[in-house]
Amino acid sequence: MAPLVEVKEVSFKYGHLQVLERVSLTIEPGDFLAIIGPNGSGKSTLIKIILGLLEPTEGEVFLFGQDLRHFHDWYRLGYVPQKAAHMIDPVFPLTVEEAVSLGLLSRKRFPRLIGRADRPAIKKALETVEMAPHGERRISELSGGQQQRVLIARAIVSAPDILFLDEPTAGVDARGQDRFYGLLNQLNQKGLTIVMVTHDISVVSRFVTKVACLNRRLYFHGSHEEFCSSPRIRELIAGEDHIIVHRH
Ligand SMILES: Nc1ncnc2c1ncn2[C@@H]1O[C@H](COP(=O)(O)OP(=O)(O)OP(=O)(O)O)[C@@H](O)[C@H]1O
Repeated sequence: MAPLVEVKEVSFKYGHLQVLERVSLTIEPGDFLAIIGPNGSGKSTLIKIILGLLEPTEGEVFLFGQDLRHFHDWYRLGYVPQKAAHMIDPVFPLTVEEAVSLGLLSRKRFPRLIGRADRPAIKKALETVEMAPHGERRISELSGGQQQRVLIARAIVSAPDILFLDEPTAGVDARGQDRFYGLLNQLNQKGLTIVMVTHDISVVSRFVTKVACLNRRLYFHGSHEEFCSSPRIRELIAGEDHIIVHRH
């Protein structure tokens, strides 16, 4: 099967700051890919380039075989941005259902109205993340873990082919994290391709099928087994010159 995403020799600069250098990466159907790397290594930038939010300085990106510059089917890519849960405004009275319905806008043409016909998709997304009983609650009243599951529902309500998550468990307690990763694992088992930026190496060992180590350049991209057995990776984890371990 053709790759869902092909990143070819992509470089990116913010002004004079070189953030990515000739990164090439493919994402295949069914992958659960972890992108790991230290602070400021370009992980979020790479995801934003794939999502068309930033334009590469050099190189090309293909989505579902199509050049990103001509791609329009954005509903096929779900995205949970970094620190999204922290952006939930405790004053703005958005309910869980309303928050999830916003994820349908990318499928709609003008005028972008959410109507009765959208209710089944919203209900299904909330059931998937086990938040259906909380549909009418204000999102600001929920725990960090519950909010994060609502953000997943918002990202999957348009039935995307790939889900991108940027540091999804920041601010979620250990129990919430286990449940959250269990949910991602279930979604991946059902065929959803997942790309997750994380510094949590324990997650890498439990759930993911592929690993990419980024620090401006791509140091490693391979299967989870190759990642675990690679002497180079063991050296990098053990050594002073950490390319993997991430500190906040
Ligand atoms: N809008 C911006 N303008 C200028 N520099 C930026 C901007 N956004 C990010 N950077 C810089 O680009 C580099 C890469 O940032 P990026 O957010 O992609 O890294 P990251 O690996 O996701 O980091 P973290 O793990 O800390 O979130 C960093 O040095 C960052 O300071």
